[in-house]
Amino acid sequence: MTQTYDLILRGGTVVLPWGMEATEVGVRAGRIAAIGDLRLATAAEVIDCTGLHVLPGLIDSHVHLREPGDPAVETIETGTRAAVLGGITTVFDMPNTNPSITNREKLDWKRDFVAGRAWTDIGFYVGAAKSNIAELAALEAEPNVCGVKVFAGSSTGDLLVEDDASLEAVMRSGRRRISYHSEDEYRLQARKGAYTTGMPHRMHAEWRDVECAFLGTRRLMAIARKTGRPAHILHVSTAEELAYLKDYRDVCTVEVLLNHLTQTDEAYDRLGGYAVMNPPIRDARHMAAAWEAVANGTVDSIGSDHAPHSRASKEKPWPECGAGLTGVQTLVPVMLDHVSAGRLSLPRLVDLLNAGPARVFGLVGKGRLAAGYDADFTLVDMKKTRSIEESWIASPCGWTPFAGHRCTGWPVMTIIRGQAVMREDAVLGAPIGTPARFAP
Ligand SMILES: O=C1C[C@@H](C(=O)O)NC(=O)N1
Repeated sequence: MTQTYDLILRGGTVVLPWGMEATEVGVRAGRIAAIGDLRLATAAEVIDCTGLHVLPGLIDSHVHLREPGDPAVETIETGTRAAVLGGITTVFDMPNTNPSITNREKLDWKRDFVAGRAWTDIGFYVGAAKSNIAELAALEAEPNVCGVKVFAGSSTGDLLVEDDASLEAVMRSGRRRISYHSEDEYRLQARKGAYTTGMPHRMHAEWRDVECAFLGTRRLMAIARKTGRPAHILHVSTAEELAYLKDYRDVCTVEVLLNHLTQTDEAYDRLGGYAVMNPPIRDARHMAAAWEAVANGTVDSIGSDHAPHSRASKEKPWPECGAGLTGVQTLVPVMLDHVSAGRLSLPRLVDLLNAGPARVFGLVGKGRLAAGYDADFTLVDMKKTRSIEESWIASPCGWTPFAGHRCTGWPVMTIIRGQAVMREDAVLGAPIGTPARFAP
């Protein structure tokens, strides 16, 4: 009997969990139905993937879509539009909005709000505050909540939980999905007075220094050992933390960022405020350690920490300029360029941008190119060379720290649950993104 599918991806090299294979993928009702030789099958639509690699839909597990907040900078619609243009099929949205997402009412608002506005599927972070610790366990268990975000060091927004007792209470409230911004707030505040307006932007990395990050992470690991609860340490940025965390793999998972893998402190001279983020871009020794950690398995996921700020804010003198860089649209092209340069393999990249975040956060129905999983795909052309231009950036803030960055390897098509939502720079159809689901 002839098998029929809604969609067949034909002629590409498919990145499967066990490696790359020239094979075909059949999709039915939004899910992967078959992988193999489908020449005898029929389909409503066949996409010719000749010359392309077929990747499972890539996940950016660290984005700030800023809604509610400042639509002139970013919205759920524009940020997820940027994501699909950059080959991303699912994003996890951070809670440090204005106001922050810290209770059920605000979470429910956001979950309802994304319908008809999100181009990607979307997981929701809930923010920890000293006032909502008792509610966190219930919020973390919500099926569309990817996790709880804890700012143990202050950054953009009003969320902060910095003392040991509160951090321990937060950690005890969660089962698996608590993520930490790890910088030591006491050291941050103690050193603040030494810096004055108008100092060079590179002072950002001196203020928020290696010890600041290391002390934050050491504090969290001590609490994780004491409580036996796991901690996802976001944007680990120093060689010292990465070496230390190797001995804590039983209680931690680790994220590194695109920027820390790609930019060093020379960026402050070139980009000024457009290089300022928390934790900061550091010198080449730390970048080398981040790559070593990608290679030796210490790293579980890579995120962009897409954090738009207005040009007016970025052009203020340091330290008043906003801290945070756009990245959801450039994550895949820049990482593909790293693949082309031989810094990691395509299957390892897929592990870090698909299987890894799915494993860390307990994402349901995604995280594997296998039968039964959602038919989310990122089609990439590894031969395509193209420069990132600001005119391509969909976020209303309109800038990228990678302007002019030349990439070999580019996402040419984004497919979500069997529907093409981006092809060659064109966003297609309507925003079909739905709340992602997470294991309790
Ligand atoms: O922790 C953060 C927050 C983010 C933002 O702007 O929201 N920007 C950053 O650079 N780091």
